[in-house]
Amino acid sequence: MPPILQRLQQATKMMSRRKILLLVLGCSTISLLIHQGAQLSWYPKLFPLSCPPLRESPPRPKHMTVAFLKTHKTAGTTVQNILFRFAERHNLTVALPHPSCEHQFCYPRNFSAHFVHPATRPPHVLASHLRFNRAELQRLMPPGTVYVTILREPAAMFESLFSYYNQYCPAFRRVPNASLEAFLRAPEVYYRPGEHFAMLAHNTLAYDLGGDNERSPRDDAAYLAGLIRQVEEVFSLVMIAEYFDESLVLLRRLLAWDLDDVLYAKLNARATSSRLASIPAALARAARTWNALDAGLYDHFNATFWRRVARAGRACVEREARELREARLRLVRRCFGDEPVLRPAAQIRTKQLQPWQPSRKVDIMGYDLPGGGGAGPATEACLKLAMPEVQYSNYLLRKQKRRGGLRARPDPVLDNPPPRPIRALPRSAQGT
Ligand SMILES: Nc1ncnc2c1ncn2[C@@H]1O[C@H](COP(=O)(O)OS(=O)(=O)O)[C@@H](OP(=O)(O)O)[C@H]1O
Repeated sequence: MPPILQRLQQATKMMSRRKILLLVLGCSTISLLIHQGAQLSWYPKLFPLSCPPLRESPPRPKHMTVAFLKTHKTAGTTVQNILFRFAERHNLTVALPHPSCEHQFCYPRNFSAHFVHPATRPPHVLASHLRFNRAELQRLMPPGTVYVTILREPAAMFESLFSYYNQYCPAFRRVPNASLEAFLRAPEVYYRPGEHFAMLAHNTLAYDLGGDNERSPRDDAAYLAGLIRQVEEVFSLVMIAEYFDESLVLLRRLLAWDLDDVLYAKLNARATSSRLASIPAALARAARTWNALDAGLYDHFNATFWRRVARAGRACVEREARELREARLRLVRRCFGDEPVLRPAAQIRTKQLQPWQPSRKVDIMGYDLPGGGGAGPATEACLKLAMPEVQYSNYLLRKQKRRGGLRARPDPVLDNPPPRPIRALPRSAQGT
């Protein structure tokens, strides 16, 4: 063979050996990356695959002052219950409404520090319904208080509002056959701005956050942008009801709480027979159009929520959310039996666990203690886990009044008392 050809053959052999070597090297690198992803992530800052350490050294103490803006029909009662139980375990004071405000801080009026029962001041925790008023809350809560709130997808939220407040909200009561579809086909036929409880039928999230629920982002985009800015200035975390467990992971990391501190039982859920199995796409679109301000708020804060999850490490948040789900299931089973079932109020023997029912047309579900429960710290903890808002608020107020030595004194009279709030309506006034 001519020397030139021999050299060519050798070169080809070398090439293929090099190729094989390169191929082997490439494969091992990829396999190493897959197996050691956490250590070898290409974007460790943006997408860390392992949880960044929560326990700083020295460990950050648990944050003890929290104001939770409890928006309507957004899983707020479940969050409130987590906060109430945390407050009790850590001997903290919970701000509670004056009795003439019932269980809400005189909603729908703008919040005022005067609505807070004196036996519950100065508070560490606040978690009852109110219409946000920044100046008054800052007057009440200690400096350094962390503000959090929760939003829910507007179509699902509106379906829940429409069903729950059907007998209270005049705009809903006017609709023939209590038809959500009929309302959303022509809301202006039934809705009167400014009338009693109108805010529960139009952009309720915007109203609860202190905004003007009659503005439309279509006519006035700057208004929505301004409202978003105000919310971002005050609230350290806006949770999202659809991602409840992920929200709680972010909450507990923000507050340096343990995972055990955010275990919960789902509260205030409607029975499946009282809800639409699914919301048809056209109805969901109509609900979002009618509540365009809420839709704008939700879309914005849903996007910022996921950016925050990415910053914390998506895999880490998902792993903690999984741990939370497992731990909460164990707790719920320990408390309410191996097959814990949500029951309608009529089937709950423990009176303290019977949830308030808005009307005979809607069933709000709750838990019961097996065998009606006995005495003891475990039963007490289980009782609190499933205790509805009304009973828990009453219980905490009694306890805090006792602690302040106020048992004998009558409640002070509130100047300019508010109209009767929703949950104070007598049974007979509720529709059939
Ligand atoms: N953990 C969790 N995750 C997701 N969704 C949850 C959760 N807990 C409560 N819920 C649902 O929230 C609705 C009740 O909301 P609220 O407690 O805020 O209502 S209220 O305004 O205090 O009456 C109510 O929604 P509807 O059942 O659609 O009415 C509950 O089912």
